[in-house]
Amino acid sequence: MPEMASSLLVGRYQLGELIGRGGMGEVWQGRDLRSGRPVAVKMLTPQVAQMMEARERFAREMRAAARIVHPNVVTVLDVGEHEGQPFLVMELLSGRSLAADLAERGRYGIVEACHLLTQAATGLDAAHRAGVVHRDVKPANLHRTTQGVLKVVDFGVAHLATEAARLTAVGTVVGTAAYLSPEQIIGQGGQPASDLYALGCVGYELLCGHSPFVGSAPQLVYKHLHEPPVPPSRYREDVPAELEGLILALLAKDPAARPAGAAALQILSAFTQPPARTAWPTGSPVPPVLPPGGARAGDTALLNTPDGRPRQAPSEGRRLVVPVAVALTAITAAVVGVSLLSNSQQPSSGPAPSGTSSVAASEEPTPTPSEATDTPSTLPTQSGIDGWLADFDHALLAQQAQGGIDPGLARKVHEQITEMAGNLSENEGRGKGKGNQAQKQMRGLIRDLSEAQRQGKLAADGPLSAFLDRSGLSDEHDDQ
Ligand SMILES: Nc1ncnc2c1ncn2[C@@H]1O[C@H](COP(=O)(O)OP(=O)(O)OP(=O)(O)O)[C@@H](O)[C@H]1O
Repeated sequence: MPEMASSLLVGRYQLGELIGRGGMGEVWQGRDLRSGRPVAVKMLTPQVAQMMEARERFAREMRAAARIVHPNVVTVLDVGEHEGQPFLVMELLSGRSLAADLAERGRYGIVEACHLLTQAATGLDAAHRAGVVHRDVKPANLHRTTQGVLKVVDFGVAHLATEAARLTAVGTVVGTAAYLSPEQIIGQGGQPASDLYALGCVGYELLCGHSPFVGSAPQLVYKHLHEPPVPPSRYREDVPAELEGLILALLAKDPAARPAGAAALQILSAFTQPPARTAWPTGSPVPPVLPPGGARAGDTALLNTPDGRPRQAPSEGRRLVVPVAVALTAITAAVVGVSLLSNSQQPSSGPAPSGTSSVAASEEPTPTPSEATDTPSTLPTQSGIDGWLADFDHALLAQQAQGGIDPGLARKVHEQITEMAGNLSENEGRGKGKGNQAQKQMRGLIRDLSEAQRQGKLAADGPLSAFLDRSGLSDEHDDQ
């Protein structure tokens, strides 16, 4: 590939440093001279570019990818050709791929793995709903920004690779063999279920430090087609039974048996309850217990309504169809709760365990909503804000996965959460006022959400509303 540094593409994109090389091309840092915005530019290799058919497909696929607007999918900004070489312009991501992360640190903690998988599943779900299948889900295509947001990258590129291989070597299996679904191997891939199989492989690897099948390419092909995976708990005892069940379900040989199909409903039904009531790992001795004095932040058995009367959690019937992302969110919440409980010094008669990390992670006791004064006492302390923001974001993603929020609103809220997280980490240790500023920002956001709920842009129930209720924040606004 020619030296691209300092090149100006189509008079608009100024290329800078090379970020990295992959099988299909090179990714460069760049700047959009029209908007001044930093971008990433992927240039296809000349070999791929030479194939006219492949180029047309590339443009088509990229246009499809550009339709997916979701916080967990890299934003495609433009596609074009420069001197006959196709390129793709994307938002420039900070951080690095999970492949780079895994290479350095090995496996992940259970909670962290669940957070990442939830985000990946939510991004893929958004793509699938837009009619786009990734076809090459693998750690190298899952990018974690420095703010902890996972972005699925490289949509559509694998399809192009398949095309290129068909044109060059009939029968060649394209893709990274460790993550290929059985149906892709036999040439019948390209459906959302194939992405879910690959996600199962990634989940396995995040938990165990290696993918479910290892070996040479022909061995891998055989194993994907015929061998059942060894349950992750054989390699790692602390994998919760529900999480293991989900990973194994994703790895079903038959695409129709994976979650999101009819059979998946059975597997996922265990996760359809609000977090604190469900998905407690088998053998967990501690079910959620109401504290003396009734429900408080973190409880989900009873949810507070704006008028102060408790209402029942949403009925199971209404929550029957749950995407993988939501199942993972529930598991995440449960394992966060359990790990916090196991670290907790509090006696069993103390406050109830939280179904999320937000309240429990706070180092100071959290007053009940009824104790709220001018400063909303239900907001997290400064030390707990980042964990609380992560929970907020996950509740938002889960809400979006259920279709219970206007997509434009979801994007705006996610950006604000990300901005707050960024400001917090940037300002870490630089002064006390920053925590107050973040709390003020959060209150504004909560107010906007309450307003959105009134306008029908946010469903009255669902993971986000439950999160706000749990935090006592919906009450706070209504009191004003
Ligand atoms: N939008 C982006 N912003 C910042 N870095 C990116 C972006 N997209 C990709 N990268 C990084 O650029 C490098 C090369 O990416 P590329 O997609 O070409 O290769 P790959 O995914 O490793 O391999 P392959 O294309 O064969 O699957 C990787 O390190 C990837 O994390």
